[in-house]
Amino acid sequence: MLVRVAAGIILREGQVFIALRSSDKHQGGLWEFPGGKCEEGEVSLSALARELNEECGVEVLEASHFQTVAHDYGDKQVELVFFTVTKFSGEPHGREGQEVCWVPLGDLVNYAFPEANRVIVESLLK
Ligand SMILES: Nc1nc2c([nH]c(=O)n2[C@@H]2O[C@H](COP(=O)(O)OP(=O)(O)OP(=O)(O)O)[C@@H](O)[C@H]2O)c(=O)[nH]1
Ligand SMILES: [Mg+2]
Repeated sequence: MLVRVAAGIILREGQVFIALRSSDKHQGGLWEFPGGKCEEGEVSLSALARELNEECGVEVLEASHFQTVAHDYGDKQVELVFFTVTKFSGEPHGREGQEVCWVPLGDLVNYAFPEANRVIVESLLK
């Protein structure tokens, strides 16, 4: 099963907004860039805007494609389309009750992310 996912790297003043995946979810207990599955026929940018509104309560005003990562978790194959989000309205928060935080880019190494995120975190640290 291949799942297409859109995720947002929300940036502000050298910090990035991340969220903790609840333990009952796939890759639960790890940190993520907020986002979720694209619906049937939905382009990734629309999925990004919808998911960031649902999960973080923000409206995306400016986003650009960052990197697309394909990863096989064994139980699940994902294609993650990552966007940087550089303008948004509303203050990002855990709208679904998830733990969230703003992290200086250089501190991302201290947070455990799903395997597919490794290349993304490496790119952000450069
Ligand atoms: N949102 C998000 N998902 C990620 C990241 N990295 C990564 O491997 N994933 C994987 O992408 C898949 C889809 O993400 P999701 O669980 O957020 O999807 P969703 O919001 O539609 O969730 P739902 O099933 O509760 O409706 C999951 O298998 C998750 O493990 C990431 O940085 N952000
Ligand atoms: Mg999600």
